Amino acid sequence: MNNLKVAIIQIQTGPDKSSNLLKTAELFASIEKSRVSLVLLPEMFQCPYNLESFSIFAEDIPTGETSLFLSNLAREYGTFLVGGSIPEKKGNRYYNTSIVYNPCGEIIGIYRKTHLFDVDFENLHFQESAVLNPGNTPLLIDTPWGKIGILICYDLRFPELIRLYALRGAFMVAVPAAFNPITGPLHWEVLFRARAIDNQVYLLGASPAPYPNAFYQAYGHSLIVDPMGRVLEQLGNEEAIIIKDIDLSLVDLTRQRLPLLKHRRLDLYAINPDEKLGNSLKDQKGEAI
Ligand SMILES: NC(=O)CC(=O)C(=O)O
Repeated sequence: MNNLKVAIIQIQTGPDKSSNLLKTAELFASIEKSRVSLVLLPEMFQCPYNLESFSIFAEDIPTGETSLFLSNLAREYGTFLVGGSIPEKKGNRYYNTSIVYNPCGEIIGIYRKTHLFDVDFENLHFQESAVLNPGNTPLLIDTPWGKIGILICYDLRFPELIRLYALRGAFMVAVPAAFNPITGPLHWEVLFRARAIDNQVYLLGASPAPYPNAFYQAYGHSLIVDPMGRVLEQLGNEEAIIIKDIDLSLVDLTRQRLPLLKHRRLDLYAINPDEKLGNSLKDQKGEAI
């Protein structure tokens, strides 16, 4: 069980949910049944990434159309499926939620984006928290190959959560995401590579392909990064699928050769709850550092 074949689907998410689901199924069809063990879809793969659409496209999990659609795909293709993310309606709250299925089509985990994307750039003002609520629960799923952690997009910028996954035994982290033309070119690949290097895990990122004239242009560039930080494959802006065999022995080998996780100085990093933290460049005695 040293190799794992994974697939990452990059679709152009448009304004029509049924076409988005149809396109997902069409791209899935290029996967040979029972030959891929894990498939990853992008963030908001059935819904345009804008605040107005979230409540309109939102569904119940597990009874909604998209949950059932994903369950059928996982069963038909005999694969674990990290179902990107969808807007979820739960009571009167909305979440950005990833549903994970086993090859029998059963839900084995639900992850709700924990860090909401609230940013204020000159050409991009986005406030997920105006509509969505944050999740509060990390998710590691068990597979025959080991544990896989799930994050959604902006979560990748918070190294603590992925470190938690690595310390709890993850060999891989799967990230449905949708960066944009402002943050994508500068941060996308760097963040995926940095998190893979720091935690010595495989990182998979799935983004939508950009959709012409959409309010939010996704960056595309879905990718796979290995535990040494090598980009094994990366798409451009096109609708496409990556199918790749990955070598799982590289996780242990990297950790043996470069035992970062063992070299941590926990005696130095603990933060006393009374300690004053902040942006000041002064130490505790008021001296500049
Ligand atoms: N869309 C996101 O959640 C995050 C993003 O685009 C970024 O961090 O940049």
